[in-house]
Amino acid sequence: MRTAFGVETVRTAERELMARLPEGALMQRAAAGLAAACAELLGRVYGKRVVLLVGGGDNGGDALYAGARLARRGAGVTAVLLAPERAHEGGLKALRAAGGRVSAAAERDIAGADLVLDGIVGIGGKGGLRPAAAQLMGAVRESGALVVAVDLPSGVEADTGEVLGDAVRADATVTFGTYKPGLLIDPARERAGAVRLIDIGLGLPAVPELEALQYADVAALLPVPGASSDKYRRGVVGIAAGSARYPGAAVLAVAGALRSGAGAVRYVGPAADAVIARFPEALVHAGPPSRAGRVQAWVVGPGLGDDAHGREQLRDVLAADVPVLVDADGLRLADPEVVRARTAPTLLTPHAGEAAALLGVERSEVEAGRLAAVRRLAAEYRAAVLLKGATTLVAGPEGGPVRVNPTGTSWLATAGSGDVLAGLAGALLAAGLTAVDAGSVGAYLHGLAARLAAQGAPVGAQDVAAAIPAAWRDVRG
Ligand SMILES: NC(=O)C1=CN([C@@H]2O[C@H](COP(=O)(O)OP(=O)(O)OC[C@H]3O[C@@H](n4cnc5c(N)ncnc54)[C@H](O)[C@@H]3O)[C@@H](O)[C@H]2O)[C@@H](O)CC1
Ligand SMILES: Nc1ncnc2c1ncn2[C@@H]1O[C@H](COP(=O)(O)OP(=O)(O)O)[C@@H](O)[C@H]1O
Ligand SMILES: [K+]
Repeated sequence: MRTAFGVETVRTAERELMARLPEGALMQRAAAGLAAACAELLGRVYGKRVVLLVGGGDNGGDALYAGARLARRGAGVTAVLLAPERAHEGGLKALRAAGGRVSAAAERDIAGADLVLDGIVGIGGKGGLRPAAAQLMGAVRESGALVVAVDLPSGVEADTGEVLGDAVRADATVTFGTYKPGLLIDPARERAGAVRLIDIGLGLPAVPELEALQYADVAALLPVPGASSDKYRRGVVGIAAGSARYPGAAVLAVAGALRSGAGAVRYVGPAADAVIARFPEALVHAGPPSRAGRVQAWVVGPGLGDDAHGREQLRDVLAADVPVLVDADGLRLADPEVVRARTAPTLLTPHAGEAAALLGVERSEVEAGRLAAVRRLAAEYRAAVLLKGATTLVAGPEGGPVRVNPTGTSWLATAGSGDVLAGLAGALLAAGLTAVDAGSVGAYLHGLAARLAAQGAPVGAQDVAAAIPAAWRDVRG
């Protein structure tokens, strides 16, 4: 599991560790890791030109000490001081002693740089880059130099992943002690490039603020049938989706569910003919969901429409005493009181627009502050919530760490891919995973399936569903 901790937690851990170490030792650990990462990116250090963008805090100190190490290995290192009166004294002395110098013509030095180290601001940052720093970053972009961010790309919010103004766009970020939430959540994540974590020996709490499943975590959670399994033990998933207007949503949700380990898929709704034509293995039923036969989890909402029939289907499913995944039209139509009153697990799967409607805020507010939005939704609806988008997040109703999905790809932003995810996560719920596990494992497989199907080219939602078994095999090794 990859974990992330917020600024306050990091500062506390740093204080405790610093109290036990000689002065400056922690910064030396950080700088050593940073310099090694830069050396690796540069290939050969000798003769390379490195520019340090140095702010007024310890983030700049890290850059200066790392710059000193690179200078000792033969790089030409120049420091651009954004707050000369506050630049880290020890770091500056070390840089000069190693043969580095302070820049007198920042833009000229930047234009000739092979690598720029962004030590403008780290976890002490608030708000976007100040105008002088933003202007320098314009010159950096034009130079084509490799950009390595120290701890975080300057200008992003470490705790939330928000980008409130100008921010550095790095090729790589070298972060210390732990990932910070902003390194895992868009829009900030996208600014970080490839992230490398340097262990500096911080003692961190057992429960992180954010966690991202890795291959092994997902493999351990995937439901694999045993010798004594039958279709009921594997889980029957019911799908109440589709309408005369949107029969395709039903087909796609069923497609997702069938490839995701369910013992059987029951479909209820007006698109039965389309479902059967495509998937003869699906069990279709014409009556209300409550009469469809045994079901261990329901998916309701994709393409449901908002007529009386759709509303009735939703009411019926929400009354079932089994786990329920509510997506798309289901989210629009659901009575919040009914969702809150459910005792079996509920998983809501909104995209930013649907989340905004559920919260009564603007879509842009959700997109800018995804972490706060998903936490608030889970608390207000007393349900697990999977917030879709560039970074998919999953929060549980009881608080605790929010799961962040590491496998997304922007090729997933295609009509119907959400329906596939609903079926996929629904099948995992039917197999007995908790709502948070079903949501986060579902998002993981969905993103991986999309990457495998896309291979860098456009894909349709059906292709994503068809690639779920390949993603499954990939995870199981
Ligand atoms: N505390 C420690 O023991 C360690 C800290 N480390 C480094 O120290 C950093 C934190 O250092 P600081 O607490 O000094 O804080 P920063 O260096 O992140 O920020 C310094 C100051 O910059 C100003 N500032 C805030 N937002 C700004 C913005 N948008 N643009 C320009 N200036 C802005 C503020 O006055 C702030 O206090 C970490 O990110 C990490 O790089 C590492 O050396 C590891 C050890
Ligand atoms: N920029 C993006 N990067 C990665 N994944 C994305 C991006 N935009 C959307 N997605 C993913 O694509 C899927 C789209 O789902 P949704 O919005 O419900 O679409 P639809 O209703 O058309 O199926 C979700 O899994 C979402 O996380
Ligand atoms: K930085």
